[in-house]
Amino acid sequence: YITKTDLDNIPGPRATSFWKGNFHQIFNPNGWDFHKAIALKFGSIIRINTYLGGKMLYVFDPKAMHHILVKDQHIYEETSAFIENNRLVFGDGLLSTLGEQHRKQRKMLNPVFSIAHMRQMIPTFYEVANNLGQAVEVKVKSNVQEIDMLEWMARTALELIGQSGLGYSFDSLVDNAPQHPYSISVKQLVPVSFRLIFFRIYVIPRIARWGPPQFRRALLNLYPSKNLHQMRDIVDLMHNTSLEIIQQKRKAFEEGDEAVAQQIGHGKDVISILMRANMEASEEDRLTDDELLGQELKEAKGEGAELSYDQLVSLPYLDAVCRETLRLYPPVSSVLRTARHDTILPLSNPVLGVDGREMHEIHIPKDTDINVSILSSNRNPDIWTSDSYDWKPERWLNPLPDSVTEAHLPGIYSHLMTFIGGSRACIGFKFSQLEMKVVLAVLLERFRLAPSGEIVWAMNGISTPYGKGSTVPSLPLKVSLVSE
Ligand code: HEM
Repeated sequence: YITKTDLDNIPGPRATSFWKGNFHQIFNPNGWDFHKAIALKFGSIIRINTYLGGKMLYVFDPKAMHHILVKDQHIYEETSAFIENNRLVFGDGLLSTLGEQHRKQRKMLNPVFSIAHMRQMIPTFYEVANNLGQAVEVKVKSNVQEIDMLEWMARTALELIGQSGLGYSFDSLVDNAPQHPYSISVKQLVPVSFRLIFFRIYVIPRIARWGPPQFRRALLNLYPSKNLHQMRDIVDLMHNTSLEIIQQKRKAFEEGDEAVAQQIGHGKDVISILMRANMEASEEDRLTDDELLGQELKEAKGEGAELSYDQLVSLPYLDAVCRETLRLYPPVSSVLRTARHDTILPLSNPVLGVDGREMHEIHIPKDTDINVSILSSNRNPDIWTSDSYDWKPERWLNPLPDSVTEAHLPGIYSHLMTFIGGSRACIGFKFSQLEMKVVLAVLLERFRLAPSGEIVWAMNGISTPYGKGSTVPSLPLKVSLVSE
């Protein structure tokens, strides 16, 4: 608080609250305009004021992102990870592991998310998407005026990762079928977790090692916060369901190949492959049960036939629509990292300091929180040209401008930061492409989808739609049959 650092010399928006700085503007469900305004005004390195005069760095400079996510990623760990003696004590990362343990997990998991494996999974993808199509058709035929497609998309996404990832069915996707409690909790998770952002960044890492786990659980039970208690129940449900799945799989493995083949996923799902690989792995690469548990894990089409993997992924306009949507509307707007020790951050574009000095690199003090803005990188007009805020799929049908290729963005997908880059990059990025394309191919063949009133997207960590007047996430659409 007393010593001036490079962070103080970086321009940024004025704090609008002594207590909160700009925290409530950056982490705000309606924060879209604020993010756009600061990105256009201050450029790709911005100082953000946080609680009680604290500072956070907002970054979308390509070289800086490369250092944070790839080159020096061991320095910049996930913000809410609480690390002690190089061990993760607490963290909400999807794989929630560090260093060597994370490397082992990725080594085993990467082949499961490979194109070769995606090809094998395509019948499962179609089966689930066709069940969805069937269920929506039943609803349309019963003259329902509007359908909450968020509910159906959330159920479909969970069933897809359930069947092909975990070899487990959560939901038969039949209309009016009772939903698995997990399915319901997944929809609550994003808004609840977002409402706890202050807690996650500032409180939990500080209390993560207070006493034994039973003591912390008692404290949590006593603390009068509905959001915190809801989060506790969601996490418990996820943990117990994961344990149940692993136990079922283990039993099938003990009973032999026939029992495994009979299961959902037919032994080709992520967990089955992982368990088999784990049994065969050398001692040093083997994962413990805890580690296993920590993973989550009309033209082209002939009459009646389903498009093959290769046909589906090579349809140029479908591909351009998916890319452009993932560029302009990245589901995850930013990732948070914290510098675990002092370091130097080099920049692609120099920053003009408050004192008039041009800075080509920034000294980052230990414990600096960094917001890597996926959103502002994907919409950067210096890279994506002056129409960067417009949705134009055709930009992908022509060669990309030199400014895109010359920026050397560290994203693993298409010069976009949507799935970030480096060793923590999204392992499911090909899975999610296939998922989008299969679901679109199946739905668009049968249905016409149109908005039915205003939809507001909340910047909730993961963008979430709310139909007008709804307090719970929803995406009401008018759906009709194409054949009508
Ligand atoms: C459009 C859909 C998706 C988007 C935009 C997305 C985006 C991301 C991002 C930004 C991260 C990095 C988070 C961080 O480091 O703070 C991430 C990590 C991850 N994603 Fe995704 N994801 C998507 C779909 C999926 C799917 C379908 C799966 C699984 C089948 C998946 C599995 C994972 C896993 C396991 C990680 C953690 C990787 C690690 O730490 O090594 N994602 N994702």
